[in-house]
Amino acid sequence: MLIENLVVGYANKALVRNLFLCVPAGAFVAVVGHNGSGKTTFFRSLTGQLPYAGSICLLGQEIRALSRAKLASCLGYLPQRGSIDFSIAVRELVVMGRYRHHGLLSAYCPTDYALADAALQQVGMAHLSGRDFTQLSGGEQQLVWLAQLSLQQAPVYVLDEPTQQLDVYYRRQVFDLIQRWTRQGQTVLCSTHDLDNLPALQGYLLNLSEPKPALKPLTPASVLEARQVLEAPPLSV
Ligand SMILES: Nc1ncnc2c1ncn2[C@@H]1O[C@H](COP(=O)(O)OP(=O)(O)OP(=O)(O)O)[C@@H](O)[C@H]1O
Repeated sequence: MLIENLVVGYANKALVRNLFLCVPAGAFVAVVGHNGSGKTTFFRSLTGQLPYAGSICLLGQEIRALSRAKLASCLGYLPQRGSIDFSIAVRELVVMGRYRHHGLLSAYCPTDYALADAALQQVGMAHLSGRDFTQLSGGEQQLVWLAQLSLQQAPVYVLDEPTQQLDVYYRRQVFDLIQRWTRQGQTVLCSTHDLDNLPALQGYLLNLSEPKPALKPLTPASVLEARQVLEAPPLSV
């Protein structure tokens, strides 16, 4: 993914200004920043939900020129708040992650369900397979959404605070899952306030609270530097 001179925000307030990034294929990028620093706004531009100035090239193509269907086939997105208001079994929701491999009109086959079961197993939620999704806890729902996303097998994933409602154990599991995706060559941009898990991970750090955010290799030193910025008040306050 190549981002050049990106400017994005709302009305007359730019939250991301003149951002340049070259994200290698298969990289993990942890996007950090104070509340309100623009992480979700940045992700909304990457996912085609918000107009932007400058350039965002995904797999060699400018994303504003891609159809919604094409963009969705290249990029899997986990929003900060995913909700549904109808009853559906967890396994049925997860198998829907296969629909791009399938076409809308054909029914899911045993192979699709086997993949859904494996994805649920990977996030530790196999025991909830038959439950009504709407009755799960917030953290359980988050893990089920991740299982669904993993079935998309998209080359790029954008995850908006995937660990926000998770306990210590499941946070680690989610970062392990993300590292498995990147080892398979999938690129993952992930916003998070969970600095504790970052030093052990391979990838890059992007701190939107810095005056000129840029990719830095993830190391204990770069995470410590980010922590110091984030423990101070945001520059715009
Ligand atoms: N639709 C909108 N119109 C105007 N301002 C908005 C809109 N959506 C968000 N904002 C503002 O833009 C700023 C950045 O919001 P954003 O959600 O991108 O922050 P964030 O870094 O993801 O924060 P958090 O860590 O709290 O999730 C906030 O001040 C927010 O109030």
